[in-house]
Amino acid sequence: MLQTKTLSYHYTPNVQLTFPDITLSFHENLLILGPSGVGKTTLLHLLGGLLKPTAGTINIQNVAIDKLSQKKLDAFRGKHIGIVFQKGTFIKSLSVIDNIKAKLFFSKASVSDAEIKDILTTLGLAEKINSKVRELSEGQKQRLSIAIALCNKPDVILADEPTASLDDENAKNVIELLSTYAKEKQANLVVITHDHRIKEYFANTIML
Ligand SMILES: Nc1ncnc2c1ncn2[C@@H]1O[C@H](COP(=O)(O)OP(=O)(O)OP(=O)(O)O)[C@@H](O)[C@H]1O
Repeated sequence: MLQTKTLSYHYTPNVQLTFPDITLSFHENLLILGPSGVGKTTLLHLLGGLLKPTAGTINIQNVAIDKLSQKKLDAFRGKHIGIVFQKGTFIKSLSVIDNIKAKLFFSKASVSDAEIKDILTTLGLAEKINSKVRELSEGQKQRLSIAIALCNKPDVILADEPTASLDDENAKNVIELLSTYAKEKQANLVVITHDHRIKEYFANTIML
């Protein structure tokens, strides 16, 4: 469950962004569209608690995340929110599985090796489980950031262009995995994209 009210973020006096209110009940998905520079990534970062709003409120699972201390916000994010960044940040000298375990360690989530393997299999990454991240292609790294976002079973998944660097087959796999996960877990999936291939998967859209 995710709700925002009168949200705005001011980078500078000249860059003041305001956002339409969002209300998503359990397992509702949302596609965020809009031209370059309008504030899509900023909105996603606000929803993920990576930026504090200048004004307005953000409620996730009935918690006002804009009111949380930094420590509580970090703990809340680790437990409830999965973020797929446009460019994932990994420890390149570590393997795929160790990058996932590092994320789980920091988010204090307990997930079995079998569950991790299931996610990697669905993402077509199972055979790379012991490969170092520096040996992965761009598309494989994108799929790893999705695995990392989903491995702690978040209630809200926020994804910035999750299919941009993927071919048709992998783009379909990824959006179906995200949608199926959201449906089964009753989670909210919020996606920014310019990718026309995935628009049909979303009933709710906001245009910034
Ligand atoms: N750190 C910053 N300081 C000042 N202005 C910023 C900063 N980060 C972003 N902006 C400005 O805020 C506006 C919104 O940026 P944002 O990245 O959210 O847009 P976007 O819609 O995601 O763009 P794109 O589709 O190109 O990724 C832009 O005008 C951008 O230049």
